[in-house]
Amino acid sequence: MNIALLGYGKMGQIIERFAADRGHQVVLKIGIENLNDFTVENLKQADVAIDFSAPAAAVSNIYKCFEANVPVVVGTTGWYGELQKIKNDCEQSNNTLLYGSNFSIGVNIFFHLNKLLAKLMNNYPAYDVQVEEIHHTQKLDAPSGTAMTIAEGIIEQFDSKQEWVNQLEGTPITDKLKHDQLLIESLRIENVPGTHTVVYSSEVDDIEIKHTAHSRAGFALGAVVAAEWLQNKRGFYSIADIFNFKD
Ligand SMILES: NC(=O)C1=CN([C@@H]2O[C@H](COP(=O)(O)OP(=O)(O)OC[C@H]3O[C@@H](n4cnc5c(N)ncnc54)[C@H](OP(=O)(O)O)[C@@H]3O)[C@@H](O)[C@H]2O)C=CC1
Ligand SMILES: O=C(O)C1=N[C@H](C(=O)O)C[C@H](O)C1
Repeated sequence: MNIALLGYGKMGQIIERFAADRGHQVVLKIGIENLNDFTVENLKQADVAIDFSAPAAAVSNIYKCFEANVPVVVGTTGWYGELQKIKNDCEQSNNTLLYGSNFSIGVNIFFHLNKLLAKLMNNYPAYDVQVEEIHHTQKLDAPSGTAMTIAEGIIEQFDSKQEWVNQLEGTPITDKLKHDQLLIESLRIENVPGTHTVVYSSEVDDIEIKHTAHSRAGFALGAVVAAEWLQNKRGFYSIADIFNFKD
């Protein structure tokens, strides 16, 4: 497969190595320093584009891929407010996109486990629930996309939570947390690739599930596997479409 890498930072560089290991060629690498090369003509050399750029860049990168008619795997987070519009535009223009807040297999298992646990805990009103995410200090968005997916999974299954609210360490929540609000606490600590914890607390005990990424390798391999999966498909997908977990 010929791959265009949109964003050549921490993730882009690791994805390049996994792509080569799996026999693919990177035919275009776009970073902030060579944005002039990011043309529809150059993009058309690729079978698939993989975007790990920045929250502010993802949406325009996606539309450039649509213009070039090149399927795009989007790992970038922090743009999900535009998701529904992009889905509509993707389908109407017969384009192809797969997005995921987290491409590692471990986190995708965790997403499934999180929903199963939330469904079970829904029967036990003595417990309240909270989400915590920890990432490196260069992270531009909060909460993490992964924490948002986890929170949405809980809200789907756990009747007493209706919406999530985020607290980035050091910034106070303006209003007092209501019982139907799910807190996502974000912490930023040097060099942490990504740690997510869900805690159910009662007076007498806590139940925790936790995913700890040891490096970015799981995210990068997952993105290349997603690009392979997307080849020869049309339409709008999420990473959940690749996995078929049974209860
Ligand atoms: N879904 C998943 O599994 C994962 C998602 N992510 C997400 O991926 C994104 C990138 O993460 P990471 O690689 O760690 O971040 P980095 O900041 O290390 O890399 C992003 C790169 O994209 C460049 N960039 C900025 N604007 C553009 C643009 N318009 N076109 C192309 N490149 C651009 C940046 O340049 P400059 O620094 O000069 O601005 C930077 O080099 C983040 O949103 C992160 O949350 C990360 C890991 C896993
Ligand atoms: O910015 C990161 O580094 C990561 N971003 C993703 C997110 O926002 O969830 C995935 C992973 O946790 C690393």
